Amino acid sequence: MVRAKSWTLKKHFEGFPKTSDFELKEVELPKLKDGDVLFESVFLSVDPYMRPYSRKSMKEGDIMIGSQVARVVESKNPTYPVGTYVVAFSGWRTHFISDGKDLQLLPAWPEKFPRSLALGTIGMPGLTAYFGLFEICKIRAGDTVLVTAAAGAVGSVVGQIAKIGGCKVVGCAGSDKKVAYLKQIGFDEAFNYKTVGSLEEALRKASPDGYDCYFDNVGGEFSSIVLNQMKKFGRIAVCGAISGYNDTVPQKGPYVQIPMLFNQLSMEGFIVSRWNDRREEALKILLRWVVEGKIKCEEHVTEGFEKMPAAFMGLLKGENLGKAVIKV
Ligand SMILES: NC(=O)C1=CN([C@@H]2O[C@H](COP(=O)(O)OP(=O)(O)OC[C@H]3O[C@@H](n4cnc5c(N)ncnc54)[C@H](OP(=O)(O)O)[C@@H]3O)[C@@H](O)[C@H]2O)C=CC1
Ligand SMILES: CCCCCC(=O)/C=C/[C@H]1[C@H](O)CC(=O)[C@@H]1CCCCCCC(=O)O
Repeated sequence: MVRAKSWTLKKHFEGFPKTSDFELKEVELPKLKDGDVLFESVFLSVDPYMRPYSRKSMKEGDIMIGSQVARVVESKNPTYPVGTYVVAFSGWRTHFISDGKDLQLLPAWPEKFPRSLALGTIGMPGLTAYFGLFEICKIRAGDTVLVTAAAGAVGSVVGQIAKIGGCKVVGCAGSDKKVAYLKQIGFDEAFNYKTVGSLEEALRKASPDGYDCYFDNVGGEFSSIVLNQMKKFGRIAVCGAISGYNDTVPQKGPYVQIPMLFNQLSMEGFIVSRWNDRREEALKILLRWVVEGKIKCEEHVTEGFEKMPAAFMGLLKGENLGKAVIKV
């Protein structure tokens, strides 16, 4: 018999999540029926969407939503022999039984790369960067691209793909260590948005002519400032709005219409699943770029399933450099 641990949402988050909002539970899993597969989670993901999504789609007592790289440990399903690795969307759990539906097999995996990258650069965040840049920003060689939360899972891939596409890349991040990392992986300009005296001036200095594309991961006041530095016909990909995820009262901004009109801007929100039909094709390209060394991957690994709430809260505080993952 296998005992499975899970983290549940004990209490809906009010403002910034607290340790007491989570509860660790343990259950004994039943025997497998024909067609069933028993998985153990090897790496789990913590992602910003879990914060707003919990309110929208979860009730107290539910297992926290999320994805993992999991390995088959027992199988009554010939499609998933023991030892097979998949990406599953089974929540914060150490073990789970699946009927084999809604699982994504990992592609042939080069030995030298950790399979945790299937939750990051060669997974959902990498796909978000890829489709956001090509389909929403519609980047062209010579464009100047700005990205926020630039040292994170999505942002770090955005910058590197934009460089592959022949763009000039400017990144903003919340610590000097992150800024140094951005320069190391090829960003042309990077600054610490928490310590610059004036965001307007820092943005102007990084690109005096303004920005063709803005890959917006944070929203809020920062994005209102960027709006006034977009070039004519600039494109804004609204990917995330993490600066507001913990707000109890929604932020009020300067409104977007006047700068959008003056510069004839396009602004479009997107959820990466819009391109699920092109997932395999894009993952192959991302994997190839990683293998060729064109995209460098950084991970912020927390060891121990027990530490998942701390890892999640750390992500929302900006403690991660690269993709935040948990190694069970
Ligand atoms: N549309 C879609 O389909 C998807 C959207 N997203 C969105 O992309 C964004 C980045 O996600 P992901 O790459 O996974 O996460 P990251 O790895 O970038 O981690 C989150 C980062 O956000 C930054 N941050 C936290 N609070 C604030 C704040 N108040 N203001 C500015 N920055 C802040 C921190 O970096 P720092 O130290 O630099 O502040 C932190 O490290 C999120 O908004 C997320 O919701 C992600 C996946 C899919
Ligand atoms: C609800 C706020 C979403 C913020 C943007 C974000 O981080 C999106 C992440 C998606 C990621 O690809 C995996 C997911 O499941 C996230 C989507 C969750 C929101 C979907 C809401 C749309 C709907 O209700 O149909």
